[in-house]
Amino acid sequence: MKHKIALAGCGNVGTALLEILHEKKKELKDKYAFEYEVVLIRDLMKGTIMNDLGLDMGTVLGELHERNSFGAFEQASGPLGELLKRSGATVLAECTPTNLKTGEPGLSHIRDALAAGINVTTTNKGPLAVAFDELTAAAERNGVKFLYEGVVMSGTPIIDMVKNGMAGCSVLGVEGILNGTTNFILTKMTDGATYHEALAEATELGYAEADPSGDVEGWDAAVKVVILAKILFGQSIQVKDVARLGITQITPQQIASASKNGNVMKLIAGIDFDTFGIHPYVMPREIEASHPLAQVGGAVNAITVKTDNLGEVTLTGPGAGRRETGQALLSDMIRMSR
Ligand SMILES: NC(=O)C1=CN([C@@H]2O[C@H](COP(=O)(O)OP(=O)(O)OC[C@H]3O[C@@H](n4cnc5c(N)ncnc54)[C@H](OP(=O)(O)O)[C@@H]3O)[C@@H](O)[C@H]2O)C=CC1
Ligand SMILES: N[C@@H](CC=O)C(=O)O
Repeated sequence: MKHKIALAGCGNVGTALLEILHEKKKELKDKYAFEYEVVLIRDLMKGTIMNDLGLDMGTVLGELHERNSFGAFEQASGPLGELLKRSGATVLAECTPTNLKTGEPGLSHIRDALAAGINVTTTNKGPLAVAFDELTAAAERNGVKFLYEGVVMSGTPIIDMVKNGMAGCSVLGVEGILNGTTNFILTKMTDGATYHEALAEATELGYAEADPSGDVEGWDAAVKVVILAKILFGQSIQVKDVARLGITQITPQQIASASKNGNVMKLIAGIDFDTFGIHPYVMPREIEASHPLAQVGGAVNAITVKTDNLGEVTLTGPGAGRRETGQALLSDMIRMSR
């Protein structure tokens, strides 16, 4: 079966997905029997292009790289739900910006796709923050898959690991570094850069959210904690339930003083679990240089999952990045095709 891919949001991550798909077309077919065409791409400024037989991806990528537009491709119009049906899409990759309050525009995109019997993969945390149960139920009702590997630790497969690899374990708590941008900024500041220089570089490298206050004020790590609370503990909590402090109040003097004491400043996210229930948090913390999380620098993330059967399991890998997050969408699509 040939997968007909629709993409909503052709920014850092969406474009990287198209690049990977194009570069690896033959390998995906030979190794995973994964055959595809991209039939629809919708973006806010670039517009919408569609071809139910498959867009010419060499030309689309050429236009994106040279002009950051869809060039001379004929534009299509109409609501996304209607275009998804007209294009014959079998899977929607949803990569519009995260909005933690409304989940939009991703929430409507995902609702439309699931209602039309179309599988969905997303890296967008907003829809999961506001409508996790509704969307998983809609996918089940319509007999389609709804996967979201990229919403926590980008392409590093924490969600697959805890859902599948650790099936049967009871989770007793988690702790780690769940935001790439702030870890990058703190690492750069430790090396002498200013906060603003480091944030500008994180944005340039495609790590930061469209509105980076989501990163530096701890909201992004908090929503990842909310998603993990659901997956690991089956608990529905909201972002406001997470005890949260970001990194904006951390001064270069505090970072220098931590270094002088042989310590490192990190934004630590986690969920403690006791007889009273779960205690989710995102907090900057000065940790000893010998602590395993102290070695995790740049946009890398790490998480330690404490379990009954396995003890502690730690996963480290990219937490942000264009291609790293595009990989999460690809792995979801391959998983769907199996
Ligand atoms: N970058 C990363 O490392 C990671 C990102 N994510 C998540 O993935 C998603 C995408 O991230 P990223 O690619 O970096 O973000 P970008 O801001 O680079 O891309 C988002 C794209 O969506 C477009 N867009 C906005 N509104 C709409 C709409 N209504 N319909 C169609 N397109 C729209 C934007 O257009 P315009 O620019 O014209 O506004 C932009 O091109 C976000 O939700 C983010 O939180 C998750 C993990 C890691
Ligand atoms: N802005 C986020 C991107 C991934 O979720 C981060 O920096 O971690």
